[in-house]
Amino acid sequence: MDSGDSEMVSRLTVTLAGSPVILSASPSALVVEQNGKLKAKYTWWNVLWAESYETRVTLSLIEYHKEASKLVSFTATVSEAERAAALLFTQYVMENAYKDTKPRRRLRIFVNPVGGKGKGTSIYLERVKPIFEAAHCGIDTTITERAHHALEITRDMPLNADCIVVLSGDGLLHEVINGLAERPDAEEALATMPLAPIPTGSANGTCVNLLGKIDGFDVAMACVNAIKGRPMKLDLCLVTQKSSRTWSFMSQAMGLMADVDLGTEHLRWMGDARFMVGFLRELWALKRCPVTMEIKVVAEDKEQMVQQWKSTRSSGERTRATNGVLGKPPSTSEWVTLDKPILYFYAGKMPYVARDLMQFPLSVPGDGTIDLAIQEVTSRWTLLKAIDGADRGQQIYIPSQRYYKVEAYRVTPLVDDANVSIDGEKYPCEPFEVQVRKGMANIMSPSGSFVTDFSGINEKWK
Ligand SMILES: Nc1ncnc2c1ncn2[C@@H]1O[C@H](COP(=O)(O)OP(=O)(O)OP(=O)(O)O)[C@@H](O)[C@H]1O
Repeated sequence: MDSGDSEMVSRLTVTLAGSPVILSASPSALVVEQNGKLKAKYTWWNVLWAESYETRVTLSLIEYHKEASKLVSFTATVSEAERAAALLFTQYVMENAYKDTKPRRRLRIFVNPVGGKGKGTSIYLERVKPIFEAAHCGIDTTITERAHHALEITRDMPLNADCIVVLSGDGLLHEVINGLAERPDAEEALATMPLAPIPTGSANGTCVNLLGKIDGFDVAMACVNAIKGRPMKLDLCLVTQKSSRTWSFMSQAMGLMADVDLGTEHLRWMGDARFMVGFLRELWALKRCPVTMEIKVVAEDKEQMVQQWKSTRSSGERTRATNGVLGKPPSTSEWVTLDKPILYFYAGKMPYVARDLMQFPLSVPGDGTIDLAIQEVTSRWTLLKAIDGADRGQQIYIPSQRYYKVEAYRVTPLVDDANVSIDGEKYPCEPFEVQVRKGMANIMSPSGSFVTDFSGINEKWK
């Protein structure tokens, strides 16, 4: 035994590939040293498993890389005399690795084989499943066979998992949420089955919001979120059309931005580069968005909203739903009709809609309002100039872009063939009304908040 008492061993010498290696538990990480040199350091978040059996010690860890983190598992040995110490050491490692959560989550997994570049199945088999197995999670997996397959299953399945893992872009998440919301026990299903997305789609907007711009496409880090993340409240938007009700967790759009998304589905093979191609094409066309809109406004002064956002962030108001922006509970406002010609409207519940577009920088989880950006008719040059900084939410400062917090809005299309995008999925071009329902769903999150680098400073649109 290198140190510690009978209850806790925080340092252990093992033999790995014939050489002695020292494993030690620091307050923030598991440290690996060899020949007096630091070999590796794994934050506790990235430690998946530690166990000892007789003289063998097995560790499974996620090695963080900016490009793509990866699973590392190894088995080392200890001497007979160190067996008891090895057991205590691995127990101590597990206590640190799972401080706020229970290990061995039961995961109900859905894989979209056609999302994004169409690599969902191989990513699942080669990268995701080994990580869940290394963390000793229970897994029950469906590779979807068609659109709406996941919706049909989630509508009826038993609620016996700790988390629903979705390998796809945002489209399959939309299906799963709608499946849960259609159940007779929808409230319980949405409250007790948090979602955990793994990025194998094109935009992967939800993952970018949960893990940030750098790690948002990192499959291994998204797996760790499924294994250890904590549920964070999400508002849902109820979208009512004459023929149907749909639940939207992320966004609704018409006009230029809907055309960028829905008009580039045949370019899925490009990954998220497809959105830039679509944007340049729509910029060239610069069509007006044929709608009339009515909104119920909660806040509309950009500067005040930015200040409110800053104070919400700094007060650490995180996993709990907040009381509405500017301290006002919603449901007091009147309907206001918007009459200026517009290029698009984009409404949403999360800051990023893609890695290079933080459309709703002022969005905070569970605030009970919808962020609504309305781009009035403007020049191609203005929109082109807005590309630089759009990944940091800077486009909200374009003077002709209105930004509202609303509790509800109504849209009446003036044509019958325009794109209506709900969570990136195509819906009928019919009038619709959107209302927000606070904190109805849950999503796993490492931090309890959206991860963004919005500065709250207007860098160029004075
Ligand atoms: N097996 C399947 N065959 C055909 N379509 C499917 C299947 N499974 C799911 N779908 C549909 O695939 C569509 C696209 O899914 P997804 O959102 O995962 O990918 P994406 O659009 O490339 O990514 P993103 O939404 O991040 O841009 C969804 O409409 C979903 O309903």
